[in-house]
Amino acid sequence: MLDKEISKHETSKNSLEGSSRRLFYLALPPSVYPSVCRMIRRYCMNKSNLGRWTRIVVEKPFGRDLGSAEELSSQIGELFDEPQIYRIDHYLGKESVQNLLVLRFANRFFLPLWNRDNIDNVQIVFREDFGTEGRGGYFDEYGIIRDIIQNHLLQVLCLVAMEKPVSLKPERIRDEKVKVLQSVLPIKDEEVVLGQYEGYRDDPTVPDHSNTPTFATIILLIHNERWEGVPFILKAGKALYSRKAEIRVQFKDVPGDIFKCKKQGRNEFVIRLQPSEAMYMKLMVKQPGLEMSTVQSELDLSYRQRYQGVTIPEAYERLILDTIRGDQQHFVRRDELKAAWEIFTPLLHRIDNGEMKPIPYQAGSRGPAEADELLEKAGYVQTHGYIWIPPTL
Ligand SMILES: NC(=O)C1=CN([C@@H]2O[C@H](COP(=O)(O)OP(=O)(O)OC[C@H]3O[C@@H](n4cnc5c(N)ncnc54)[C@H](OP(=O)(O)O)[C@@H]3O)[C@@H](O)[C@H]2O)C=CC1
Ligand SMILES: O=C1O[C@H](COP(=O)(O)O)[C@@H](O)[C@H](O)[C@H]1O
Repeated sequence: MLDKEISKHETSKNSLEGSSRRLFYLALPPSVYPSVCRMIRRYCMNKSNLGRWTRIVVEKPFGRDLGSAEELSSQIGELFDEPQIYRIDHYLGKESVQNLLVLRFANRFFLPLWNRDNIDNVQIVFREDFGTEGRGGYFDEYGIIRDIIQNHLLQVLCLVAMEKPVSLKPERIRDEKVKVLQSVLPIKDEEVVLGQYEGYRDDPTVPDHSNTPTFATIILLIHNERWEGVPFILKAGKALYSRKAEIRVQFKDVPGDIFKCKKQGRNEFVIRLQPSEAMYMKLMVKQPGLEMSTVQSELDLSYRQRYQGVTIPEAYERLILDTIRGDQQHFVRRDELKAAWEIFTPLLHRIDNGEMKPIPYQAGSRGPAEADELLEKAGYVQTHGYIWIPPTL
């Protein structure tokens, strides 16, 4: 039936039979992926030998843990070859995320600094100023780690931490991402803070005794030559005091502090993914004036100001175009997905079994105070007294 309709549409467009391209976007619950894929395979494939194609796009969640994700991958893998499968993660379509490769590998500035000798810690942060709002039932089955951290933030981590790929070919980039994921050490319970906002369980679709975290701070350590000992702090939460997603790279103190300016704060390189794309370097300068004193200032690239009149495409807009072009660079490969689940599955099972409990936090707050304490323990030094004066457009 569907095949007939598609064929009808194709012929109405004057295409030669079998000469069109078929893209199926599965915006469906993952439980039906295998049966839907089987039906596509059986009845709706492009029968052409004219070099045209059939592709499928699958949305997260790709499983709930390592076992279920692997089962899903095998079921779909029996029906479609890897080059036909596009596992979408919309963070990989964001402008500032796509810019990471260029920033890191097309600039001499960063090359010598991007390592454990200079960087003290890295934060990758996502927060929303609204709760689950009508999606409580869905969200409660997954929680913030499966919803945001295991996919979106981990993908960003890969791009921040990976080695330079030998080329820009999708497979070469994805090879490097997999290496990072495979180098992540097992997560320690004491390096995790979970939270649940007060009022979350008032949603009638959320069970009264839900143990699902709506907030998490998790420290990951990458066991390789570049990153050993550098905490990658992944923070995500719902119903917090503002909406933002950013990467904050904090550098070590300058050795031999002749200006005695250490207390004013460390150098930081911040890439704000949203809202309003920007990147800025917090750095020390001489306080303008007669005294030889220091003040923290910034080198600032605010996209809205720098690229006036330029429309930044939506993440999905780019990614769907990539599926049509057949470019898998910004999609998750099967082994990448497996390695991502390997990192989080033991922790997720401990939470699912009730062995780890979320700490309640007030909606509209910063989340549990324990998360900021963990950050400090990990070595993050908060800047006090830095004032940013927004440029005028
Ligand atoms: N181009 C632009 O648009 C620029 C904008 N700015 C703006 O200037 C302001 C200051 O910038 P910046 O110093 O980089 O960022 P912030 O002062 O917002 O945050 C700096 C760090 O301190 C943490 N933090 C904030 N409050 C607390 C707290 N009470 N306890 C513990 N940790 C805390 C933040 O954590 P968390 O991430 O969890 O909040 C973050 O890691 C921001 O609003 C920023 O957006 C600055 C430069 C350029
Ligand atoms: O995948 C998801 O992302 C959104 C946030 O996306 P953003 O592009 O606005 O940052 C989040 O609200 C949702 O819970 C999650 O499933």
